[in-house]
Amino acid sequence: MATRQEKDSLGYKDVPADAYYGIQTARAVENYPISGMRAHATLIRAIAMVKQAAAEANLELDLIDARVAEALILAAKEMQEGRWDDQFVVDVFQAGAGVSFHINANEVIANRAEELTGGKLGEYKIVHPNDHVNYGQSTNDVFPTAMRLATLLELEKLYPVLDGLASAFGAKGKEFHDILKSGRTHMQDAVPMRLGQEFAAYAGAVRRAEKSVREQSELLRELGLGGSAVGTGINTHPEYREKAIRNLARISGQKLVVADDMRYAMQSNLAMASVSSALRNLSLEIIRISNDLRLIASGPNTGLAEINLPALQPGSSIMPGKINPVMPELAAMVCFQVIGNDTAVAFAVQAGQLELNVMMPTMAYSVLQSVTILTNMVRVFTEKCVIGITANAKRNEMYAQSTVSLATALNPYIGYAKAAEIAKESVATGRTIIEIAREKKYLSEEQIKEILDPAQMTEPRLPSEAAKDRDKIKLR
Ligand SMILES: O=C(O)C[C@H](O)C(=O)O
Repeated sequence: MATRQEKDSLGYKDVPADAYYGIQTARAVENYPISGMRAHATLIRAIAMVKQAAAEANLELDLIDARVAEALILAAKEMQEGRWDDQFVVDVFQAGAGVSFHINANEVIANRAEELTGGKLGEYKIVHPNDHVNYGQSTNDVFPTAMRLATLLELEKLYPVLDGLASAFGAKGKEFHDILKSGRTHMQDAVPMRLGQEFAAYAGAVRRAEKSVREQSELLRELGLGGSAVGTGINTHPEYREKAIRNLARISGQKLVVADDMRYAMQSNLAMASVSSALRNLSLEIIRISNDLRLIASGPNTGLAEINLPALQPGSSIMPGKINPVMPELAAMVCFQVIGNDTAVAFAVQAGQLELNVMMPTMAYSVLQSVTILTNMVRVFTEKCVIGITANAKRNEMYAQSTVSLATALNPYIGYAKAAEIAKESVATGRTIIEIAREKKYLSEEQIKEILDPAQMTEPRLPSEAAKDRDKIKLR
């Protein structure tokens, strides 16, 4: 492999001749051969936006040469388009507050700008990674800014798919309105309800969890860009931070504000912990719902078999004709990963010391991965599973008619004790509640039909005349 030699404060080192990154990135590649995973594309896009915003602010303030600034801006724009993604070669697991990722960005922009201004890769005669690309900046302010912006940008992809999932559950709620089933609590027969009510509630849970992610992500908009080292703003123009963040808001299309306390913006990663925990809570809800789907779709012959999930692939390598609930299984596993990521984020967030939290690379990796895998999973889960769910009306009807808790509807008329006797007899004999209630003759046939109609039990109702005047009922 052809190489060029570069020099930094530690000495000389060979770098691949055609690399846009430089010597410090090459050192980091050797130091961190950990996972083989590279920076998230949205983090690259975000840091490129930060570099463009900074170069524009420094140009407006007449702090860097216009020719250099224009080349930096062009290189940063190319980076936002993904043109230099393959030059981000440092492992996601790296030490030191994201310095290596930051320097990787600085070196690529410097080399590309050097090329654009007529120089050669690795020369740094016209554009220098530290003196120009990093003018008035530090990893202390650039990395947290890029991480927060990347998270906001990536979340923009999650919201529409969550809306899609909630709408799909809402549509099933309407479609299944007329299907009566047995409710279950403690995994035992409970009173009848509508299958549509179950699905409408799933829609509500997804909507609330999404709202919470949106609310918790608001803290990400408060940025410390311009704080340079330690939040002091050393080596920056007094007007730089306002200009840089205004530029960044314009470039990214996000609402962003200058943090009113630069020290807070650097010490604390409450914003990352907040959004990560909201993603965990969303995951808890998706796991719960996907488990319910697996349960009520169990069967076809030996399970509950209330609903059918679309058949996506043969389920078994040995058992012919078996179809498995692959989408809910996938959904649960993705959510387990998000919960694990949140645990890593929690450890990283509490590990800040004094002026800085050096554990940011793991926060960025974990939160961005969580958002990406949730987005991709929710999309396929909705499209390939939820939208295609069908109901087994007869099976549900049978459960609605046979649940022992039908007896609950008798309470206001004959009292809990007598209703319990009927329920016990039904369990012991296998006969239905309605049959035994008829036999007991506490109520007229007309009353029994009305009171034990499962459809009447799914909403609150005004007490009937008979219920209001229990003396009219003959209790033996
Ligand atoms: O890279 C920098 O600008 C600063 C670094 O993160 C440090 O605080 O040592």
